[in-house]
Amino acid sequence: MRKEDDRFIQVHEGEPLFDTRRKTGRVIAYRVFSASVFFCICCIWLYRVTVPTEIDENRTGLIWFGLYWVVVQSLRWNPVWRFTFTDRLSRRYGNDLPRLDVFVCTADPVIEPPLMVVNTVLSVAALDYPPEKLAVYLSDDGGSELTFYALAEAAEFAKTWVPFCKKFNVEPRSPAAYLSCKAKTSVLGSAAAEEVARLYKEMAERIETAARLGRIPDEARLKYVEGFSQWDPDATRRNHGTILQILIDGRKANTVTLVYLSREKRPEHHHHFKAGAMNALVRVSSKITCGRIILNVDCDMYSNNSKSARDALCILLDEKEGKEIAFVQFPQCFENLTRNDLYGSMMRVGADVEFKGLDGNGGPLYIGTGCFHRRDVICGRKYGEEEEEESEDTSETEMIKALASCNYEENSQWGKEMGVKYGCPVEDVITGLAIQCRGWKSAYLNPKKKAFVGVAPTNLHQMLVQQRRWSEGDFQILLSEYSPVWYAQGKIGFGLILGYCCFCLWAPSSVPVLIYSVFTSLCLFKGIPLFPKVWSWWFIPFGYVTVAVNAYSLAEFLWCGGTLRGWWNEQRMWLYRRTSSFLFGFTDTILKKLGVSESAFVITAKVAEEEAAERYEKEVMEFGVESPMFLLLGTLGMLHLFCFAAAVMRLVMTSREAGGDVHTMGMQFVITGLLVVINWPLYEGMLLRKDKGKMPRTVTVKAFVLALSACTCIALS
Ligand SMILES: O=c1ccn([C@@H]2O[C@H](COP(=O)(O)OP(=O)(O)O[C@H]3O[C@H](CO)[C@@H](O)[C@H](O)[C@H]3O)[C@@H](O)[C@H]2O)c(=O)[nH]1
Ligand SMILES: [Mn+2]
Repeated sequence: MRKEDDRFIQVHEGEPLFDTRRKTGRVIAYRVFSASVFFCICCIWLYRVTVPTEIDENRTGLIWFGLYWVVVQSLRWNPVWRFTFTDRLSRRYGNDLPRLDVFVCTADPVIEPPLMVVNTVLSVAALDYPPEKLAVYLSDDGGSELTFYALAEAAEFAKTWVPFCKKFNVEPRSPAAYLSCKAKTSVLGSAAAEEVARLYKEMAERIETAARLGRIPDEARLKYVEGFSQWDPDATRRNHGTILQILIDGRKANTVTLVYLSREKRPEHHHHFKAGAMNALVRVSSKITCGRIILNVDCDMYSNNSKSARDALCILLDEKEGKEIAFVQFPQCFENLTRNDLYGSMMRVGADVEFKGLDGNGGPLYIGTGCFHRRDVICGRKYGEEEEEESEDTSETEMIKALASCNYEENSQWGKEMGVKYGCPVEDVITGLAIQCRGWKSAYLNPKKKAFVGVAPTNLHQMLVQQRRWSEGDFQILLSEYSPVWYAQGKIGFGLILGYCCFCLWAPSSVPVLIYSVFTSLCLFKGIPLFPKVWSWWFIPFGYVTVAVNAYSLAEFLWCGGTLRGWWNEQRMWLYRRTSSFLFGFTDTILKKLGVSESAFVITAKVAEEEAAERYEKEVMEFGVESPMFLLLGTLGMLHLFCFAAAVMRLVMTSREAGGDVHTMGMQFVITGLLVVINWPLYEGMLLRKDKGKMPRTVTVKAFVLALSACTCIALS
C-alpha cells in the first residue's frame, strides 16, 4: 500500500525537494595530494622502524601521527553539498506542513541571562512557518522564577513581534539582534518598527531590572499567578516539583504555542543534565502539540534565518532520498567572534569542510543544537519500520506534569533505547550515532545565511573546559557499548566509523602530542638528534609532510574565509587543547572507568564582565584564574623556552661546531622555535602583563619552578 502511495507522488510531482552534489574535480585533486602525503608518511614510518634513534618514545609519537592522519582523511575523502528547493516545498505542501516543536534548553539564570534566552525563544517563534503548526518549549533546569517571568513577558511581546516579523519580513528574528543590526532595513523607520522597538526596550528593561534586584514585580506575580503558584516557598534549583505553564495555547487561537517547563528535580535523583531535560520535553510536548518534527537549540542559539525550518523540511519531507534521513544538522555558528578568532571557536574548517565530508559518508554527527529531528526516530523507531499515525491526544495538565517527574523514567527505556541517551557528557553525539546505527542517515545543511548563531566562550579557561567535556565525552563513546568501532561495525559505513574516530580519538591524541613536543625540546636541549640530517635523502619526506600538510591547512582555512592570523591562532589552540583539555579529558575518562570520579557538565557562561569583554574584543588572551590546565600549559611553555634558549646559546658559544648542530638538529630547532613563537601570548600573560587577565602569579611561579627543575634534572642526567 505504502509503496503505491510513493509511486503516485513520484509520477505527479517528480521533482525532488533537495539535491546532493559532489565536486569531482576538487575531490580528485585532494586525493592525489593526499596520496603524495601518504607516500611520504610511509617513508617516515620506514625510517622510524629501520633507523635507530636514541629516544624511543618519539618513535611511537610519529607512528601515531601518521595513523591519525589516515583516519582524518575520511573527513575529506567524499564530501557532498546539499541544496534545498523551498519553492517546490511551498508548491507541493502550501501551509500543510507537519507540526514543529522547538525545544530550547536553559539551566542557569546567571550565566545564561533570561533576556538572551527569551530572544532565542522569540526568534524561533517567528520562524517562517504556519504559526498554528509551531510550538516553542522552554526547558528551565534552573527552575528559576526569573526565567519564567521573562518568558511570560516574552509571550506578551510575541503577540506584536511575530506578526511584525511576518508582515515586514524582517531578519534576523531575534529582537535584540534585529534592533542592534547596523544595516537597518527600511522598515526600521516606519511607525510599526518604532513601536516594536519601544515595546522591546520596555520589556528588556523590566526583565533586567528584575534580574538585577532579584525580585519579580508584584503585579507580574498577580498576572501570572497560575505559573508562580507552582513554586513552593522552599523550592531550590536542585529540589522542586514539576512546573508546567502553557503561556500561549495556539491550538485554540491559531497562533504559536509557548510553553514553560521546569522538570522535577530531587537531590536523590540524577537529572542527567541536558539529556534529561530533552527527554522530559519529548514526553511533555507529546501530550500538548506532539510535533512530528523537533528542532533543538541551546538557549543562546537564536534563529538567524527564518527559512531554516523550510530548508530542513525539504530534506525530511522529500519522498525519495529524504526518507532515509533522520535528522538535519546545521552548523554551530557564533555572533560574538572577533576577526582573528583568538580561541578558534568558529571551527571554520569543521563547518565548511569536515561536516560535508561526514555527510558524504552517511551523515554528520548530531551536535546538540540547530538540529531538526523526526520525533519518532528520537523515540526509537528503526529505519524501515512504519511511521505511526500522529495521535492528537491531549491530557489534563496534572497528568502531563507527571511525565516530567523524577520517578517517571524508573525502570523504563528512557535514556537508553528511547530518547536522548544518558551517561555521556556529549549526549548529542552518542544519540546521533545510535540513530545512525538503527539504519538512518543524517544530512548537513550549511546555507550562506547562517541558520542559527550563538555565543562562543570568551576566555581561554572556559574554552578549555568546554573542550575537555567534549573530548571526554567523545572518548567515552569510543569505550562505551555504542563504540563506533565495535558496535557500529556493519551498521554504518566504514568512512563514517573513521569520521567518528577523528573526534573520539581527541582525548587519547593528547598523549603523543605531549610526548612529542616535550621530547623534541628536551632532546634539542641535550643535543640529541631525533630527525634525519638536513642534507640527507631521509629528510625529504619529513620536510614534505611538514610543509605540505601545513600549507594545505592554511590554504583551506583561507578558502573558508579565515585570516592568516586566525589560522595561526587556531594552531595555538590546537596545541593548547591537546596539551590541556584533551589530556584532562583523557585522565577523567580513565578515572571514571575505574569508578574514581563521575563526569559533570560544566555549563559554558554566555556573559563576561566588562573589562574581560574589552580584552576579548582586543584579542588579548585571557588567563586570570588558577587552574591546573593553565599550570600545565605554563610549565610546558617555559620548558620550551628554556630548551630553545639553551640550544641557541650553545649554538652561539660553540660557533665552530654550530654548523654541525644546525645540520643534525635543524628540524628540532624549527619545531621548538615554532613552539616558542606560538606561545608568545602565554609568555606575555605570565611575565609582561599587569591587567586582571594575566596569568595568576602563583601559577607563573609554579610553572617556572617546575620547568626549571625538569631542565636541571635532564641536564644532570
Ligand atoms: O543540566 C543542564 C546542563 C545544560 N543544559 C543546557 O544545555 C545547553 C548546552 O550547554 P552549554 O553549556 O552551552 O554547552 P556547549 O558546550 O556550548 O554545548 C554543546 O555541547 C553540549 C554537549 O557537551 C550539547 O549538549 C550542546 O547542545 C552543544 O551546543 C545549554 O542551553 C544549557 O542550558 C541543560 O538544559 N541542563
Ligand atoms: Mn553553548
